[in-house]
Amino acid sequence: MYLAMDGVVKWGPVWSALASFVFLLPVLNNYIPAGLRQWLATFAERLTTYLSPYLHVTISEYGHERFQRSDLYLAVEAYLSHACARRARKLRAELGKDAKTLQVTVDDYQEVTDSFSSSSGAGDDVTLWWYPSKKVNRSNVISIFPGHDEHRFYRLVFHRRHRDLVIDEYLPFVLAEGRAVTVRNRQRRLFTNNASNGSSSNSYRGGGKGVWSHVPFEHPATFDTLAMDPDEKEAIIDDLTAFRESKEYYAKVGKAWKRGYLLYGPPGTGKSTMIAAIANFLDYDVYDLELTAVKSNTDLRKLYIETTGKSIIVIEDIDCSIDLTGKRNKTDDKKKSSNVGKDDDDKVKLPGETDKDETSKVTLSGLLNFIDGLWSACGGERIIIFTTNHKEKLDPALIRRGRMDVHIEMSYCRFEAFKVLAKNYLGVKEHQLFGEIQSLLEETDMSPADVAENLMPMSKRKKRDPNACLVDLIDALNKAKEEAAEAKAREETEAKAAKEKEEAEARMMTKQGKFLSINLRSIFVTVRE
Ligand SMILES: Nc1ncnc2c1ncn2[C@@H]1O[C@H](COP(=O)(O)OP(=O)(O)OP(=O)(O)O)[C@@H](O)[C@H]1O
Ligand SMILES: [Mg+2]
Repeated sequence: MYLAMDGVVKWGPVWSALASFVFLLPVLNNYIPAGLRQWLATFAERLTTYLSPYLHVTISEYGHERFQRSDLYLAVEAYLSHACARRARKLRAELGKDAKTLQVTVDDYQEVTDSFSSSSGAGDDVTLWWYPSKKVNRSNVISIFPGHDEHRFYRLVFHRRHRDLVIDEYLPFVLAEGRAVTVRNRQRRLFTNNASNGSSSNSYRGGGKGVWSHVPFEHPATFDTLAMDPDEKEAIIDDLTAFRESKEYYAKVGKAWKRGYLLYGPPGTGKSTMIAAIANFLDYDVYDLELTAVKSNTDLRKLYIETTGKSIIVIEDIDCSIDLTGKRNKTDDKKKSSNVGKDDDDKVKLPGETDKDETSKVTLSGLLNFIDGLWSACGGERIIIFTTNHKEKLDPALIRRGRMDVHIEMSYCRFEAFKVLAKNYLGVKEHQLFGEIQSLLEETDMSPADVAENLMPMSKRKKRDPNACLVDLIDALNKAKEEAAEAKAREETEAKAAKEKEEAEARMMTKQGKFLSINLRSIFVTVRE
């Protein structure tokens, strides 16, 4: 640098000297031996480090586990996009993972400045510089692992006197902020377990096919659209809110941070809809676990471990998914040992044909451990939901409090639930036909799904005419009432006929018994004589 007499820096000569040096560098390189070159580079770096008052922190995209992007890197990326991208001049725009949202991040080699002050309020704002960079691996080896040939990293530069502030306060702040931004921006997902789950060769996350595959979760149901008794709905919402905010409480009482809900009731009463409403209310991902595709208890555990926090694990129609009596395995084992090579129908197995029993070997105890075994505490903040049409068929151990903490009965549509449907489907809060509908709903069992179907103004006649929809509903309710009365009468007649038949048979038996005893007595008397 050249300082002129008047104190103004004259940059011209400096640039020309620098340009000559850069120009000559490749030529000089040819004459300097490789060993000396290396020594010079190391020396230059040491000298710079010694003289420079600035420190560097590098955050690499892939940590020690090469398959997974580092959490800190992702948090920094999110933080910079959110907090500092406005100050950057070069940005990179990409479509998000859901192929809908646009993600704008700071481009490579683009410096972004940030400022930070201590939470204690001591001291002024500190300036820090971020440099997103990448290093390309020049080796000719083709790697199957992501990020092997290109190492992306962020470099954070700050003055050495702010070292403690940056390490103790700034970096943890960036991590927390980045995570919060990721959660706010993420597209929620609906996962399902792959039939091939459990094969350890491909079960790692990130690089290949995992044990879960997913699609964006887009179900529109909310608690506002869910038709049920308002007090019950309020109680469920309160319970969910308390759960979400109780991390410390669960830790204090020594319980894993999870909660089980059992939804039971006839078909079409809104069990699946309730799951979607819960997911939308809590802003959680949904893991829809297909138990019949799980081959063993070990695979079930692997599936659990691969779920993330802030999620709902659902097993629908739990009574139909699998035989959970806990006795079946023993009988099957006996059957297998006495019947080797044959399936249930006594047919000889064809080559390559699998044993039917191999489809699922998940046992009741495996499932009980899945819900509240030691593994269930991994990660925390999970809700487990079972649905069933037949609560009475379930093993009491499976649904006891502590496993299924809340039992929610989804019942037929009554007037309060109907009012929610009428408001949602027709935009009607009051109507002269409501009185008639109320008394019909009290007398007739109709599922909310059927009521909703009658309120859908799809046909031309009903289009935008609430009156026509409500009249149709009354017709359907009257029909259902008549059918129910007929079915009841038929049942009574059948029960009466069956009782009469039983009595007649009993009378006949008594008569025959008497006849037999008389005959036996006469035979006995004859023999004695
Ligand atoms: N309580 C409800 N509130 C709002 N809509 C409902 C309700 N119950 C049912 N529906 C409507 O009926 C349809 C079927 O409901 P859903 O699938 O939730 O029933 P389900 O109880 O899960 O039935 P299944 O036992 O057969 O699985 C849904 O698409 C929804 O629109
Ligand atoms: Mg359902």
